[in-house]
Amino acid sequence: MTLLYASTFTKALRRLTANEQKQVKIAAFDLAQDEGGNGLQLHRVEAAPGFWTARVSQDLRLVLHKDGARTLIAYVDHHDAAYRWAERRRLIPHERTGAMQLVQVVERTVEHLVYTERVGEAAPRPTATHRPFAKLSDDELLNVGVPRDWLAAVRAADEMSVDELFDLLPDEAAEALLDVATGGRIEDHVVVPAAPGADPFAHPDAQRRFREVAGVEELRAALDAPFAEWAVFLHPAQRAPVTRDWRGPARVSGSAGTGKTIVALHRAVHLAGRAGARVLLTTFSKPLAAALADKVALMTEALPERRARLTVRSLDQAAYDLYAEAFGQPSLATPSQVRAAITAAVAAGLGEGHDAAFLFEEWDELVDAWGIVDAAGYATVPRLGRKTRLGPRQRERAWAVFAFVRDRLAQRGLVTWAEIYARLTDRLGQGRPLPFTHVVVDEAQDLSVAQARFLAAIGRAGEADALFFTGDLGQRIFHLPFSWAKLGLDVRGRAVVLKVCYRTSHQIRRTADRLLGREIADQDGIGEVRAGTVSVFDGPEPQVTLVEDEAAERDAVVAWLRAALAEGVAADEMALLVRGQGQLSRARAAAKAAGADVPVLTMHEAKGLEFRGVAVMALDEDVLPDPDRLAGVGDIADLKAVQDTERHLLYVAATRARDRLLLAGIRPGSEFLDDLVDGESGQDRF
Ligand SMILES: Nc1ncnc2c1ncn2[C@@H]1O[C@H](COP(=O)(O)OP(=O)(O)OP(=O)(O)O)[C@@H](O)[C@H]1O
Repeated sequence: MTLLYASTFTKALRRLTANEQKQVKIAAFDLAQDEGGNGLQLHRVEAAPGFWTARVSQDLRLVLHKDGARTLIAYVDHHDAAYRWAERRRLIPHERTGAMQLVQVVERTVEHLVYTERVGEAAPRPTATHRPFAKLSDDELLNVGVPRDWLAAVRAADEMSVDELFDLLPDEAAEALLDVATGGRIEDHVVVPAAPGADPFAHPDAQRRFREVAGVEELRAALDAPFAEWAVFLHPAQRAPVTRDWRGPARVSGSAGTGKTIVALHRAVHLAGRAGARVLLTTFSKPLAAALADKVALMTEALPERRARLTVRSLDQAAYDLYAEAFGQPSLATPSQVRAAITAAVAAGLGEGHDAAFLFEEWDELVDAWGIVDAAGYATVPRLGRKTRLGPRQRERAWAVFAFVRDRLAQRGLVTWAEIYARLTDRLGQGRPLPFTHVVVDEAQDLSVAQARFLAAIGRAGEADALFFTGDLGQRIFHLPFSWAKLGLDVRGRAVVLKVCYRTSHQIRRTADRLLGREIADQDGIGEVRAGTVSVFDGPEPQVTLVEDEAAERDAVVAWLRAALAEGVAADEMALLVRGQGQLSRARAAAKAAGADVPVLTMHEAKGLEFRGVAVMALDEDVLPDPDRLAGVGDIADLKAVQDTERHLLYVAATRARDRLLLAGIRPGSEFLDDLVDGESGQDRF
């Protein structure tokens, strides 16, 4: 007998009180030990073949589906609601795709259902009804997993009811239809059918909603974290790159909230299942690494062997530790020490014809990043990513400055981050082994050149699938773009794009997407098509508020915070985000005036995080893009790239919000807001 549980069960579980959840878990453990459920009081649900209820307490019932070989824990609720739920369900393999589905019985048309649920709302229904699926054939609908019973109802559905389909249809069908409703093509969503005779529960679409219980420990771990659906139910597009045997470095990308971090976590845990593996799961900052470590702990609670094979660290921390072990503790040079050295060199008359801003960038992006140690190296290095061409004389003059900087740092015993990576890279080149067989990198769009070179060396030295990256080019906020392939990180043919957004409501995602193009290509020409991304839930439209002064902005944010608090959103489930340190006081003042302990963060700090509600403040004309950053661009040809990273920052900030987003600033406001509001300003639109 096999025991499984469904995502409908874990979702239902988290709606119960803590005490009720405890009782349900005890019943579920009993089932795991006695899969027939013989010890529980079982009652057949007459109207639904195969469905049974099992008594948890006087009032609570588990809904099970039993077919002799398998018991599925499908749902849990109070007595009457549990029966009602079961009476409206069928568990059947889809006739076309072969994936097992829990299909809801069609009782009313979608249109009617939506109407009854929305009748109390102020928004009037449009008079002319547009039915986005009316022309789709049976075959087209069946191919994407729409159950036959639902064909007519789907074709009758109007535009306003599209989001309701998510609650009514299997996910694969709902996602396809949502994309079609927003201009996508149904043929892009055809589900690969199962082989004849295959187990319907083994289909990738079935695995996103049903999970076989491998043991009581695994069940305990899953039920202790019923909020962590991501730990169990992966989308087929997420699962495929996790389990695949890659023949080289692979990269998974996708818009914000499409579960890239989740994929990185699962990939790392998957690799740690191999005997002898030593896996480094890494990202760019310590706080994000700590968040990854928490999630790894949750996923490996019942897998101590895998846990032991997995290390989670920020990339800098991992490199620092490796360096310290190989060469002793480094003394790190700060960027301001480097700037001071460059200024001193210029003051001493070196670097004629170049200004300090240009020289700092050249040092940072090229000389230091590539580990160039002498004039000959600088004369011949390909200036990848640098737009301005330099003649031999100009290079000579610039090198005089860099030689000065190198001497000064060396005299003081200081090393830069890039030097740390460069020495580790050389060491790998000399055949010294690394303590890791695999490295999984999240937020990979923000790798520096030196980091990418180091990782490329790991790729060359290790197994074919030693490297796995997740990231989003649209969220690159720290570095200017450069070619990965030229550094030896070639992900061509192994790049995957995720298209289902789990974090952000349809309305917020659609608004934020206006900041970016339909497709973003990296320096190697690998395109990431962002169009066709769908969100799995609906929410209020984001609000843009431009006002006269800071006081008015504060009032607007206070009102927004109070409204959210009144609706039961906790203070720590929201965040106030600003462009930089200089605007933090504005956000703090708003939090204080609202009397709410709301986290206040810069946009950079918010990277990788998520909140139910986000207010992005101080979106003023002279704040975003940051005028100091633009003024500091040494190479005028880099201006567009720097402007892009500022644009990405707003995209990152806006997409931290789950369902409430306020964008506030002082009139006339950041130029990027125009793109969000009217959706027309030179950028490709969705
Ligand atoms: N298969 C899944 N089932 C349920 N929830 C999921 C799934 N995949 C991701 N999520 C949830 O979606 C949210 C976003 O996921 P994640 O942080 O991995 O996205 P991301 O693509 O890395 O986002 P960003 O680019 O903004 O960092 C998280 O709350 C995560 O738990």
